Amino acid sequence: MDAATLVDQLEAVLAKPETLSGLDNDATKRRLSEAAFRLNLALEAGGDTIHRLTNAPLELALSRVGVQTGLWTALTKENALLPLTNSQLAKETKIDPVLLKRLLRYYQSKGMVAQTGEDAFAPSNITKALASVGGSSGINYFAEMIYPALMGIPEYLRKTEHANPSNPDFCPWHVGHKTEESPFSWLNTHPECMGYFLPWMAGQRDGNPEFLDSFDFEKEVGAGSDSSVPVFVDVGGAIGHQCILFKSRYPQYSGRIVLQEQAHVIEQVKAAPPPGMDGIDAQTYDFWGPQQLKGARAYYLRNVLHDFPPHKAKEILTNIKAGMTEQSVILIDEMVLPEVGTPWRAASLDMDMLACLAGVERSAKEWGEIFEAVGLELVKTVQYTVQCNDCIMILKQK
Ligand SMILES: C[S@@+](CC[C@H](N)C(=O)[O-])C[C@H]1O[C@@H](n2cnc3c(N)ncnc32)[C@H](O)[C@@H]1O
Repeated sequence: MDAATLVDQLEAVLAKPETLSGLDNDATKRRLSEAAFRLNLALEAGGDTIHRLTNAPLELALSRVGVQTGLWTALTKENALLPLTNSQLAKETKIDPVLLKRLLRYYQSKGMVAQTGEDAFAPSNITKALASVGGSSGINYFAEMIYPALMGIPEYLRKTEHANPSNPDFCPWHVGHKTEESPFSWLNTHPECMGYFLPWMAGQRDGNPEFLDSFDFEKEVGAGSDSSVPVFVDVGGAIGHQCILFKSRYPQYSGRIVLQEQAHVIEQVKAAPPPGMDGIDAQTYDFWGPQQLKGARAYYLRNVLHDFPPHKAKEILTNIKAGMTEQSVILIDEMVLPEVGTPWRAASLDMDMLACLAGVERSAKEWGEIFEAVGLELVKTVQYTVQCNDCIMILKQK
């Protein structure tokens, strides 16, 4: 194919994305996005590469400026008369118009806003993501908590002679933050970060399918359950968003729906229950001890085990197993990485886990080794996103 023809076609799509059919197919849309991303990298001029890499921190820093000034919300306000001018945005955000002109120049170059004329700005898909509660919390959370840990990776690896991190008490987090505290206890003493972390946990998958879109709970787990045992127990479930989702999809179950979390999180949930929490039990459970709630139909863990190296993940599963009966399953909601061609988002999360917690995202083989070691049998894996290969793994006692 001729490159000039391809670029004409791509520019026509960029000018009018709505003319491209088939984008309602999530897998096609994802493939196209990934192919365009990889094509961009494959065609990058040598001189551009280092500038792209060295300026990478700017995206996070300047995203945060847009969060703290309310620029993203100003651009996405309902009833805003689009496009907006520099002076309209400056008035709303109180940013010096001279500075704002420079910021907007950067933002349009990264697709963070759409520039439709010399002094005309509108929201893009990226502006909308930045304006969301989950998005803005994620930006603040990464800037405060994760970024110093990522920048600690080289020094940490030098110190440990490039061994794979496996000690949660000493990982790049400790080097980057110059602390001996672990991230979870550090969060307790940094309430402003806890205020970013919890909404980010709830919103980090915005726009992606939910596990219950593809996983038939009634058929796989719930059939015949009654009020004598809990039906769904979310272990380490943050502020209960998955319990709320479960209850809204399966209001017919009489068995209890239970959120289990650390004491300070449960206190927070009880003090300010999120909408939809009524009828859901919130109870303290520390997963470093045996599960006290016996015989639940499903013990659900989303993004808990990826926080830990294998020996710790095994300890958690062994503790939960202590509560299981013949009827119980453990549902693990995590990414299952392909052995070839892992997408950028999943691979980046693996590095975030490495840096902060000596945690790890795992392939099917790596999950299998953990299950085998603790006497759990993998009954079935149901994939529910193409973005990150998010899956539900159903486990029974051997
Ligand atoms: C990565 S977050 C995942 C939250 C939630 N499952 C989700 O997917 O949105 C891990 C959760 O584990 C909880 N956690 C950490 N240590 C715990 C412990 N010892 N016992 C119970 N929960 C714990 C944290 O408070 C946090 O909410």
